[in-house]
Amino acid sequence: MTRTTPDQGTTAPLGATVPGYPRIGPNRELKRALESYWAGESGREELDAAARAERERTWRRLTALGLDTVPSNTFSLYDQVLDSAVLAGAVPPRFAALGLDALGTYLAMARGTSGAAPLEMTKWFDTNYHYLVPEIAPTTRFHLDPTKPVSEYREALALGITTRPVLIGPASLLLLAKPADDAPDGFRPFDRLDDLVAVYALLLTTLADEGVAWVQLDEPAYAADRTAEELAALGRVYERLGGLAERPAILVSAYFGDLGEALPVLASSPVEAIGLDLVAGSVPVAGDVPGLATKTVVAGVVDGRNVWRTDLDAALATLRALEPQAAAVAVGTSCSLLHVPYDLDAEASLDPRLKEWLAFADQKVAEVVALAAALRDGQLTPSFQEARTALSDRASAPEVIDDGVRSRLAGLTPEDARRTAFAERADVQRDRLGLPPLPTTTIGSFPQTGDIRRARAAYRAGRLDRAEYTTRMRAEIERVIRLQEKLGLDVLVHGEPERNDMVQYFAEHLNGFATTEHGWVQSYGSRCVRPPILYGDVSRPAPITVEWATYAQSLTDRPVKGMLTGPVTILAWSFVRDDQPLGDTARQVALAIRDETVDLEATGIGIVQVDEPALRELLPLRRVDRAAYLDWSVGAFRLATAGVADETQVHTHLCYSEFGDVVAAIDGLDADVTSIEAARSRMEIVPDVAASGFARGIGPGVYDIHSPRVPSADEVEALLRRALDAIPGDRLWVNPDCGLKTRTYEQVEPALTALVEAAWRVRPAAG
Ligand SMILES: Nc1nc2c(c(=O)[nH]1)N[C@@H](CNc1ccc(C(=O)N[C@@H](CCC(=O)N[C@@H](CCC(=O)N[C@@H](CCC(=O)O)C(=O)O)C(=O)O)C(=O)O)cc1)CN2
Ligand code: MET
Ligand SMILES: [Zn+2]
Repeated sequence: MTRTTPDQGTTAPLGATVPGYPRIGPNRELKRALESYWAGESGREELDAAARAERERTWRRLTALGLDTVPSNTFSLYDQVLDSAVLAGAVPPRFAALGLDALGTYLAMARGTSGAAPLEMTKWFDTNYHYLVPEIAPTTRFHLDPTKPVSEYREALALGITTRPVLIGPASLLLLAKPADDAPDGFRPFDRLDDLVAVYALLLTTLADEGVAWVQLDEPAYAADRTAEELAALGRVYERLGGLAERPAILVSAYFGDLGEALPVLASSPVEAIGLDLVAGSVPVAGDVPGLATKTVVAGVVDGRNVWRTDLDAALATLRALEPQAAAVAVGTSCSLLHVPYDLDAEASLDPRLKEWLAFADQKVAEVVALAAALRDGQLTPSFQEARTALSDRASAPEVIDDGVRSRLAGLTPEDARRTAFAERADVQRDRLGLPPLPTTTIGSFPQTGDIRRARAAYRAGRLDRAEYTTRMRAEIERVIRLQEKLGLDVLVHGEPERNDMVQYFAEHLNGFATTEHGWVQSYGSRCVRPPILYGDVSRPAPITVEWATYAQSLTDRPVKGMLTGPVTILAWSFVRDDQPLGDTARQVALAIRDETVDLEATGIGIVQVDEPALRELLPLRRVDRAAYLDWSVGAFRLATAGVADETQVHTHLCYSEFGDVVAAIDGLDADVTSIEAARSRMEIVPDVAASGFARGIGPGVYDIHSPRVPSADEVEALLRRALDAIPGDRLWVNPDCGLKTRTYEQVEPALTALVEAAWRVRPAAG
């Protein structure tokens, strides 16, 4: 067995590399393998084979594209944070108690079992990827299970490919974790850092024994604001790991922003290399960062999370500016390529002109390779000229500019984003709608059944004509309306059967967007999205949802809520143009949605919901940037919703639990009713919302739709009573946490029955 000792100067350089790569499979092979395994349609062998095939494909592909060094352990069956928690032995007792094998335990942590609720899922920084939140207690017994990184390293080696294992760094792992429920008050996972670092130390020694030359430890938590204590702790971690007698060379990577004060800490530690996001952040100056001149810097100059072709000349200039600041410069993407689709070449239907402006994961890898070659020997490959041509074409393309949209935007006044005072509107709406206290409703989508998805696939493939597709969707809407009437809900929805996704659907109907056929990006576990590409000025050529909504309303006397996606969420879940401020783009999308709200109102729809589940997600990681963001994002929502009359009730829906950061902004949205996620935290946030002075309608979720579990009426009743302690009955709405599209009717029917029953029981107390 070879042993490596870090030796600055003789360690092989990192060259052209990437911090990570997609893993769901170019045709979502892993998604299918997982879902078929869960459904009991295939066994362990098939799942293992699919996983192994995806890893092999990735290593071969990255090598063939010309990278000098290739990462491993970027594959995950479900989530990379869960992988790192398991590697460190952080398996909460409720999962250990199930007595399952390693895979069973892992999947139980990810998805839960009847006896054990899964780990919480939350957003990965400001992306649309969701990770599983490790639970740490004072009693968590950290111990090393190096199986995954070691076996993947060997697997690649057997193919003749030497890789660099990638793991979440210990400091970020704990900063991303939460205290276990039974941990004492005041306990923080970060308090356990020394214990966890001992496990990482053992891991590095184990990897050195395997012959691993480089390891990558990701510390993205340090691209956000950190306390002095957290910064000092980072220094201690890498002093300790760097001081090991036997270890691979260490690359510490951070992304999604500047390292700020964490950079000097790392630069003065004994690690060999630091990975920087130079797309979101900027080139450091060695004079300000003692120690930087002794490090290799992996310069993330190719955007890892958007799909625009790189300006190679500008990127090369950045690399050259960095060269005098560091001992060596390697070239990479700004973050893992997990957040972009695999391959632009798979898109046969994209407009060829637009296609020239784009780069997906494989094209980005090629850009990294071209930049590394240019930096090394000054030779510019033809891709430099191609990039220049594409960029200048994009800058002057008439498709990107719409003078009508521009002049409409220029003509806006503050009045356009302002409604009458809330209290006045509320009276008018109460008279019009005549709803009981604690009105019951849902968030919009009903289960997307196999039949619906197959009908849509057939329609797209031309096997089903438009009329037949419409007939089937209308039949589904009628079914959903009748079901809601039977269940006794007060405010109905049409169920969104016609939507493939709440963002892609709108993008398909707006000017300025392109959509992909195969551009799948993992959102969580086996669930994927195809983010649309917002490339030009946005406008709405024709009404989008009006026919579906009015059809639904024609079937019933109860109010049907119109259902739209808000401008901030449309932006957040698309690949957005980088040639103008986000706020300008948001206002364009807002005007398109505003047109839709006005048309819905004109056809008699009395309640319109404009979903903004991504409002919190885009909140900048650094506090200094937040006020400016909230200004344009809240402004865009108001512009989208202020075109309707007083008697039209505007709802919004936000699904996340970290409410505190944005509660003032939510008031600023000026919606009449806001539904939020609250079931999993058992209404924890409700008192905070009330204490903040929030005085509008609010629907804290009483049914956790992320779990297959069906709540009982008693349970929902208890949640409602708790909410009623803080919120008066005339402002409290009763609804699930989020849409029902990922659930089945077998779960949804009894859950909504319980929800309505509980509302009836609590109403007398609400006066
Ligand atoms: N964009 C977005 N981001 C979001 C959310 C969201 O709803 N949208 N919700 C939050 C949680 N994230 C989620 C992300 C994805 C899904 C989800 O359900 N995705 C579906 C795909 C949805 C979709 O695009 N469906 C298409 C295509 C479906 C499909 O796979 N069709 C088959 C054929 C049909 C079949 O035989 O089933 C195929 O193409 O092979 C459609 O319905 O038309 C999945 O991965 O399975 C849910 C939540 C946060 N972020
Ligand atoms: C992720 S928020 C989802 C809101 C949407 N109206 C739905 O019910 O699916
Ligand atoms: Zn939601």
